[in-house]
Amino acid sequence: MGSLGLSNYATAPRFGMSDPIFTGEPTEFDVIKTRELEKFLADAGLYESHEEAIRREEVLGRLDQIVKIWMKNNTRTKGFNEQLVQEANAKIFTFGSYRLGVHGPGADIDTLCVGPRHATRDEDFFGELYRMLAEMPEIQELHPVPDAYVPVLQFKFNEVSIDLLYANVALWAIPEDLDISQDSILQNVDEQTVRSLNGCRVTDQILRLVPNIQSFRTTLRCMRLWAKRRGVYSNVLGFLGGINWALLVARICQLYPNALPNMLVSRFFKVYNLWRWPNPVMLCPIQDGSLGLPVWDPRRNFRDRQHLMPIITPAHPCMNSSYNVSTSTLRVMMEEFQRGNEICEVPL
Ligand SMILES: Nc1ncnc2c1ncn2[C@@H]1O[C@H](COP(=O)(O)OP(=O)(O)OP(=O)(O)O)[C@@H](O)[C@H]1O
Ligand SMILES: [Mg+2]
Repeated sequence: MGSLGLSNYATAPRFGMSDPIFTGEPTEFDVIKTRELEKFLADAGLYESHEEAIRREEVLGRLDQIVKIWMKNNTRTKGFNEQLVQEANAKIFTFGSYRLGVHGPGADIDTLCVGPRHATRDEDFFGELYRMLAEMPEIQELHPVPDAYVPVLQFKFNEVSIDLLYANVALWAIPEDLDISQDSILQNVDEQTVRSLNGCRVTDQILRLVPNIQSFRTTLRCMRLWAKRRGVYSNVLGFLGGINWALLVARICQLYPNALPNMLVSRFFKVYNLWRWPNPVMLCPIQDGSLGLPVWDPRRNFRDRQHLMPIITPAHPCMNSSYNVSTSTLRVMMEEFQRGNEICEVPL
């Protein structure tokens, strides 16, 4: 008996903080309903054209070339030896809705440039790289925001909107296959770099922690459309933004690992209609880490105890992504979950 139990445990992967609620396989009905849902999302204009997708890839490729040229010139100008000039490199990563694969036509691309220790944010990124970009005819509407909580360069590249962050990591050279999901990348860097790396690290973790990426994407597209139509998609207004909806959907995917999007949408409403906030939604346990970075911890931090609807990011240092939620916006969202649940419970 014991060994049987153990082997079952070993073969059934567990996603997240608890056992799944339901592991049943989808029925023929689910397959048909999910196909209908996908058609509905496509008819709502949620998917970009093939041409637009290619244009985005070209823009990202060009941006990667530009930061590489910038870093070579930067390293040479600073008088580093020829070996360092040869190895000089910077690299573009993507995150946000584009990286998650749920962006719509015309959406912006959240990008991160990772550069070596000698290329500073203020002088090199907001100085030299900014000037390089400003001289390029294909770059329009270039706005540096160096004093933001997460400093960013915003611009349009051949009509594609880009948010470009900078991570100044403690390495002399950036290898092309750099893995920024290792916590060691956070060692000896400034706060802005920790924050700038966070978006990519969180996005990568979400994709790792969901049992089926395709089902996650379709369900998230549906919930984003629903939230926008119901007026509850906005971080600044105290509702939830892209990252929060992604985390909520990812948790439902973990609880129903084999379900198709038609079922995941109705379970989304069922689970969150019953959820007892401020119990946190988490995709994995919060690790303290060895770097001394503050993590979300309501037992220790008074401020964290005030959060009404904690939705915790899954990469170290774990934080609450929905600190903007207020009593009134929470009430509106709970009413919306209830409404969604009632609609989904109507027999078809
Ligand atoms: N409150 C937050 N807490 C933690 N990370 C955040 C927060 N806001 C934004 N981010 C990070 O920045 C990324 C981009 O944010 P953004 O608001 O552009 O969302 P998005 O998922 O790209 O959706 P959208 O399509 O609306 O742009 C998020 O995916 C997340 O990684
Ligand atoms: Mg975005």
